[in-house]
Amino acid sequence: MSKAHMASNGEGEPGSPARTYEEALNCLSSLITRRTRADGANKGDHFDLMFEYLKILELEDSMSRLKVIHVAGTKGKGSTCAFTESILRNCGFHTGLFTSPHLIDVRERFRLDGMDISEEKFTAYFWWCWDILQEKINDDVPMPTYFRFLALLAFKIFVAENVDVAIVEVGLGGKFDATNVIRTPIVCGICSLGYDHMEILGNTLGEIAGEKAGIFKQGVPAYTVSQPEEAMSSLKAKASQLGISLQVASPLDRGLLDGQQLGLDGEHQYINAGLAISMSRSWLERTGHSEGIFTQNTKSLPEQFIRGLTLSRLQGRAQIVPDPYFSTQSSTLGPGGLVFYLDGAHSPESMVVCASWFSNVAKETARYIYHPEQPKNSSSARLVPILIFNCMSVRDPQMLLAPLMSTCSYNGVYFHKALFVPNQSTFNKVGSFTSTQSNPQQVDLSWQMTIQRVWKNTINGNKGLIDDKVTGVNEVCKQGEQRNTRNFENSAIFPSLASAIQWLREYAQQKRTIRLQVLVTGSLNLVGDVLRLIKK
Ligand SMILES: Nc1ncnc2c1ncn2[C@@H]1O[C@H](COP(=O)(O)OP(=O)(O)OP(=O)(O)O)[C@@H](O)[C@H]1O
Ligand SMILES: [Mg+2]
Ligand SMILES: [Mg+2]
Repeated sequence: MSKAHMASNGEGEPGSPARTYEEALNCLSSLITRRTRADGANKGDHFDLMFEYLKILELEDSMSRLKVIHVAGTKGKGSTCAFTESILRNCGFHTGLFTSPHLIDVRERFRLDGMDISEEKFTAYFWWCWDILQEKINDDVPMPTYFRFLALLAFKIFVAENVDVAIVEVGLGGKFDATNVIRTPIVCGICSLGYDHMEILGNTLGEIAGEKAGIFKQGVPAYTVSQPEEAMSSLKAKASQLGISLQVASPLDRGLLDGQQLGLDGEHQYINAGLAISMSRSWLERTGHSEGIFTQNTKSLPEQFIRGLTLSRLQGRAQIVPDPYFSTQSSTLGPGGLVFYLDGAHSPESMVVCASWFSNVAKETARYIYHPEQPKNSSSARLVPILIFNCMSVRDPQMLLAPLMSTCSYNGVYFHKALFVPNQSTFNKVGSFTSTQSNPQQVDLSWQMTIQRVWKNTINGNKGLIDDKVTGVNEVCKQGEQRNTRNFENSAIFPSLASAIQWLREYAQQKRTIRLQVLVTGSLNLVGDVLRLIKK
């Protein structure tokens, strides 16, 4: 980073905050607005201010030179962006990636060459933007809101770091999203569309699609994946208004991966990977870099693409993390223990995807544990699927739990117990620190009680959803543990995530021959909380 881009490292002006990373996070939190997301805050709400900010930060010209790939959609944006970044990095380019949300640390949103931006760089760029804005704001041009500030910061970082390509995920919607100040992307893409944020984006799939297609630009090719008819015709209409081509990328054929696995797990990732391949290819062609990467054989994937796809990573999406508490004591534990299956799904469609992923990997683990060479009566672990769930109170838990449970039971996986916990950190946490609740007695658990009621009703509505009808994978769980299974209550509310994890650890420790397979889902914040807690 050149000197000019570094913030002064001194104490700052008298009375102004010290220029540290922690202080930057505090200032960032101060931009979080109190209003609820349902009040239409994103409906254009002074969108033009974004152009004022770019002027103030003198980013207008340099922004137009960024070679951006801009991605909107309901589901799969982050994954698609992660694949695209990894592909182009493996093709030899210096990459910048801006995604949302973050799980543990705000720096996860800004990746340079595949790595979270360092604290030093983040701190320097943060204060550079912050100080200039603070100096220039007035009644008509107030400080940007939280996400707008982050988007501006991303542009500053990518310009200053001179990235070859900037891959930018839309925060919410498209047309009025803070990232939509990008006027001349090289290529744009729309991932799978579905119902989410209807309070802001409209009630029909057509309306939602129209909003997302707001990122299309004249002269810029657009790509999407197969969509429900209503959404697709809305995308097509928008594309033809602008006179641009809209191409539908087919899901990646797994046979093209040379027997390797995608870096991100789950069937749906083949859809996201297909889109990432098309957009990367288009970017390479439009920037004049495709030569030497593509051969005549259009049926095969370039080797750089395969490396990129198989090596890409994104936390909290179909992520499997054995509890480090047990892996460090594995010699004493035997085959049991505790494994977390983390997926931040929080819409009905993604619940289905998440549930089929979990059911499949749960079965694979079963095969792995019951290795054919292992005698049947050896110390194999019994697999016990458990659910940890929470969701934001703007969502309908029934719309999430019902598809989750029916997809799992359809695949022969039945939860032994469901644990409902509040999120540990506040909704819009920005930093790496943890804001634990000071006094668990004071925690309001009424929302968790609502979720638990929904859970019970869902079970009562369909007795087949819980594990008293254990089949398939869990048949093995039953043997020898009948009594316990029956005594198990089907759900419990814990005042904190930490207490739920402690309970799980104690349970796994007591019963050395069971392996708890804990699916954590419903909220990305919850997933972030689990990662933060277990990695301590
Ligand atoms: N193509 C897809 N179709 C359906 N569900 C998907 C798809 N891709 C991802 N998901 C689900 O959505 C979750 C979030 O994935 P990802 O972060 O890639 O999407 P996103 O659009 O960035 O989401 P967010 O709205 O949280 O930013 C995943 O954990 C998975 O459950
Ligand atoms: Mg979303
Ligand atoms: Mg995302």
